[in-house]
Amino acid sequence: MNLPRQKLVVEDLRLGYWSRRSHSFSLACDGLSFDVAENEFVAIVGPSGCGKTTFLTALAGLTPVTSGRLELNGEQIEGPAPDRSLVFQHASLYPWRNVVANIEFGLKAQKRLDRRGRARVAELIDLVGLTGKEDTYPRELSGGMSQRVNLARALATDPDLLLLDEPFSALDAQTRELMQDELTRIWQSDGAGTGKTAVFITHDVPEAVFLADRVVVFSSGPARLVEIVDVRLPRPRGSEIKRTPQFQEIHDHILDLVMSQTQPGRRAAPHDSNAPVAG
Ligand SMILES: Nc1ncnc2c1ncn2[C@@H]1O[C@H](COP(=O)(O)OP(=O)(O)OP(=O)(O)O)[C@@H](O)[C@H]1O
Repeated sequence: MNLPRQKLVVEDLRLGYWSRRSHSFSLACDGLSFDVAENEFVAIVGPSGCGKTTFLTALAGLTPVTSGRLELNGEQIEGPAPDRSLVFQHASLYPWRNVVANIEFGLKAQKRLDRRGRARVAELIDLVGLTGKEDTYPRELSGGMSQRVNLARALATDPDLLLLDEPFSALDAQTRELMQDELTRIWQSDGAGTGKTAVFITHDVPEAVFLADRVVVFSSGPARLVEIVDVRLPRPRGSEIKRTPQFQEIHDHILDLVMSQTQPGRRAAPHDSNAPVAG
């Protein structure tokens, strides 16, 4: 896909923590460089503890940049802002607000809950399949439904960048598959047919390949760039694509790259990400 790059610019980015206990500074990300195009869906995979969440929290403006560039729309990210929405593993819904009130929350905080805002909320409720559940409270929702509310809440403010940190990892396998289908459908249909720019962290390689335009593979910590794999699979995608040889080939290559980080002797088989894939 030939998308214009540089919605998000990551250049020689270093992120680190100062440990009070050991009186030392350690890096979680070390010299990351890549960019993300407008409307692109990028997944990030890498060994456990390598620095993925730290990277995402820096994008959210919650972790300060140690050095390097981290720019959204040409401006250095320096703190949290309404142009970015975060979705975590656990749907942190307000228990005393019903589904509608939870989804409306961000719009209300931004004083944008006017007629247009309410129409947007209604549209999202429909899009995430929660019609009829508007008055339901979080305690009455299943894990999958809660994550749908969470997703709708993140989309309601129409963020420029959607940041997702393993949003489906707490769900059972079946619900997880369903939610992957839902997310790709929502992402493909929201915003007049164009997806939002999204950065999605996952441990699950099939999930990354299914959802993403490109998969960024991080090394074991501190995270460095191992490879960026182009997922040249046609859209719209349905779950049946997971059974194609093209999907399997990309999946195996990425899995090899991740495993080569945890088992240093293991080498990843070469993969030509520019090779055409049948649509
Ligand atoms: N607040 C903090 N203070 C000090 N060190 C931290 C802090 N948060 C994270 N770290 C360290 O930074 C490194 C990267 O952590 P991070 O959570 O970003 O990794 P991850 O790839 O998201 O992990 P996982 O895959 O297990 O979710 C780890 O060594 C972690 O211990």
